[in-house]
Amino acid sequence: MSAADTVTPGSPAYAEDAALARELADATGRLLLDLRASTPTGRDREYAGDEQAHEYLTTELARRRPDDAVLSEEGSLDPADRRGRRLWIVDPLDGSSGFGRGTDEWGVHVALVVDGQLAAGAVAIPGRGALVDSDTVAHIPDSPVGDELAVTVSRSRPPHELRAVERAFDVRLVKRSAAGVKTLAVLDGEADVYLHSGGQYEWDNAAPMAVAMAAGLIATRIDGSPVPYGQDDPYSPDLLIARPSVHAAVLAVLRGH
Ligand SMILES: Nc1ncnc2c1ncn2[C@@H]1O[C@H](COP(=O)(O)O)[C@@H](OP(=O)(O)O)[C@H]1O
Ligand SMILES: [Mg+2]
Repeated sequence: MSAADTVTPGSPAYAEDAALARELADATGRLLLDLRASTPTGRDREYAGDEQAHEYLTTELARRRPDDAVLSEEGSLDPADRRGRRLWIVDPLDGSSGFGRGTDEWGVHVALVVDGQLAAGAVAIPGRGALVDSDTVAHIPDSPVGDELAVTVSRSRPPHELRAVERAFDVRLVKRSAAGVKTLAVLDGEADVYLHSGGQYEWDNAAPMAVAMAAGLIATRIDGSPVPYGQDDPYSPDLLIARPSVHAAVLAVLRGH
């Protein structure tokens, strides 16, 4: 068996990396909470959050994992440096506009990709005191949340496929900002499904996907294919994270759409 066969979120082989992802997501979250407490609401706070969180995370990863490559929303990485290496994919501040406005719907994402596969990840939602990682996240019970299908979508950019899903199911909408916040809504039993389309980048979904997969959720693109990571172009337009019992039924609706 090649090393690539064993790369999967929650694998004991990546437990130390998951612990580092958790530690760094937590520390970055604390830094952002301090910044939020010491600055007025507005775009300047948002930009300072992006910049300071990026600086902290990339400096710490360079120090703690000097042989690994790092792709950050706020940085740049030559595509040649993404291939054949351990690659950390980080979103230092996901949901940055909410952070600027003073909401709690923002998070910190730290993920590790090995040979194009998610190996570990952690998501912090500091304003809510939430912190999960792929090694210690609890396995979710595979039972629907309720009689309706609870679907969490972007507050500002809901997916156009939602209409088809609403025609096929009795849907209860859970509108949230930030990819990690929506993923935690599924993990916490507030939603059955997180559906997104229309655009995202690898940093927006790598860590949420890693945690979701480790918890036993099914996490794919909206055509059912795996979400690729470490691509030359980090554009990653859509995803479907769902409880195992409903993933196939939602996928069938999306495919027929
Ligand atoms: N259509 C789109 N195109 C590009 N990025 C998108 C997008 N829809 C959502 N995103 C990004 O995905 C993250 C979560 O979005 P949302 O809150 O709408 O679910 C945000 O990241 P950032 O806050 O890091 O920019 C947002 O910019
Ligand atoms: Mg983001």
